[in-house]
Amino acid sequence: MQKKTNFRKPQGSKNFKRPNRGKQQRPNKRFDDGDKHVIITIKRLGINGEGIGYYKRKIIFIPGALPGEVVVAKIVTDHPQYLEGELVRVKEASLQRVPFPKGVDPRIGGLELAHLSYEGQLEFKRDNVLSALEKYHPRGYKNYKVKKTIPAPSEWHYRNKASYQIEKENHKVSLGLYAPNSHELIDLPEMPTQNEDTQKVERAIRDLIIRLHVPVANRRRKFDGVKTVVVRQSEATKEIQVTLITVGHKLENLLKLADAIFELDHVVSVFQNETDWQNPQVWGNKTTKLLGKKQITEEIMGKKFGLSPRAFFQLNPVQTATLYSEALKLLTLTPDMTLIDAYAGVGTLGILAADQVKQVIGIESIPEAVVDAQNNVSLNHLNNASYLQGSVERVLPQLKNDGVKIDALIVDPPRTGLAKSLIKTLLDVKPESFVYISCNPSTLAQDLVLLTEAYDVRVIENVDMLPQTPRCECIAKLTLRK
Ligand SMILES: C[S@@+](CC[C@H](N)C(=O)[O-])C[C@H]1O[C@@H](n2cnc3c(N)ncnc32)[C@H](O)[C@@H]1O
Repeated sequence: MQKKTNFRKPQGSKNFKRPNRGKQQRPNKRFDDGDKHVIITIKRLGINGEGIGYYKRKIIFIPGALPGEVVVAKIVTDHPQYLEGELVRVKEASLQRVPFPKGVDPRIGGLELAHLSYEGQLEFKRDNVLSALEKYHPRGYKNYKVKKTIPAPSEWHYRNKASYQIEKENHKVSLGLYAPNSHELIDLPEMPTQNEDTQKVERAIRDLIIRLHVPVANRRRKFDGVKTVVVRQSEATKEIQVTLITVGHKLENLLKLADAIFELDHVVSVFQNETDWQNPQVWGNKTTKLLGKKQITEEIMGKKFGLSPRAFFQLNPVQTATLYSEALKLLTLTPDMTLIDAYAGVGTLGILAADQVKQVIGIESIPEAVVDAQNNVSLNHLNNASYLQGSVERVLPQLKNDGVKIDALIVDPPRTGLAKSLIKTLLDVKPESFVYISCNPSTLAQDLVLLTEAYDVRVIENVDMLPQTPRCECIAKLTLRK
């Protein structure tokens, strides 16, 4: 039997937040009832796209289950405040359920919503914003116009960058992504959200590593070798940049591997980035060009952007133009204004707005991205934009103290949102025109609680950059209260 699902109203204890794994005080317990199967009615979706229901009055998270469904689940872990379940079978399916892509492990990150119709995904993403506002209730939140999510032009094959781990176990080389919260690497011959060229290059590199006997890193046995293969393509030029992230500097046949990669279709450069086992991040600090061009060039809304390996760039280049044009539409600019592009990456937003203002000052913490941003200013023949390296929290107050008049501001922070100290500075500086781009509705809503001391929020736009995942970009326009 199929059930029509209503995604509009998240119900139940919507303020429940699954505790951060790192903060667990007591060790997790495997569920004592062994393989016991239970029947659960799913009430709603959690922020990460899992179905949420209740078992013996305790909340249970079941990835792959949809609201309104009745499912058979296996309880796999018993935490003090919640249970983790595994979907065994759907007894009564939602009308919004669609077939999961064939031949792909459903545990893989990046396909958390692939069993939900696209329309349902768009609704879910808007609901996430509404729930976050409801939870933190910034001033006047009931009057915010939270717009319908703008769909992506392609639901599949949109990602232009793949960052896959490589592993060798019992002579089998796997290249793909880890299953969530585990050390199990899932080999990914197919990834339905990945664009075909990057997927092909990833697989070809795996085969070359095997053929050329290039060492593969192994944490357990402390072997040096290739650990991660990053492949990024420009949508505009189709150029592909490859980075081999290695543990250890000199690896047998690494240069032969680079030569062979350089022969693959679209590849214009090969880099090596060096890391070590102590580094919890994917990227290490040292990047060396092995072959080819220093950068690939992307083009958005008629402007060119050179990208070096570590620079941030949106993963869905086609939809990026929509995100940026919506953000710039909401930012009211005039030719006499100074615009601050905070969390600037390679300078995209500031460079796109530069023709409309007197000057742009960008702030970005990663030195390579700042060099890219400065090069991008020249690439686009602009003479009114400059980029500063450092944290926004430190540089913005400096600009204020130096007497820079901050008329307009765009912030596009990482998922953690804005630091309290920065919000304090903003409430003091009070830029006239202010737009906040966020990839995390929860931190956006929390930051709005403080920002609405001086600003009103009328509109929040949602742009779907990553179909099949629970993630969404929101753009909030802040209007200074007179
Ligand atoms: C979400 S990205 C946005 C980049 C850019 N606006 C775009 O659309 O391509 C966030 C950027 O902020 C940078 N960043 C993170 N924390 C920062 C901080 N505290 N100060 C300055 N930049 C920071 C990151 O390196 C990254 O380039």
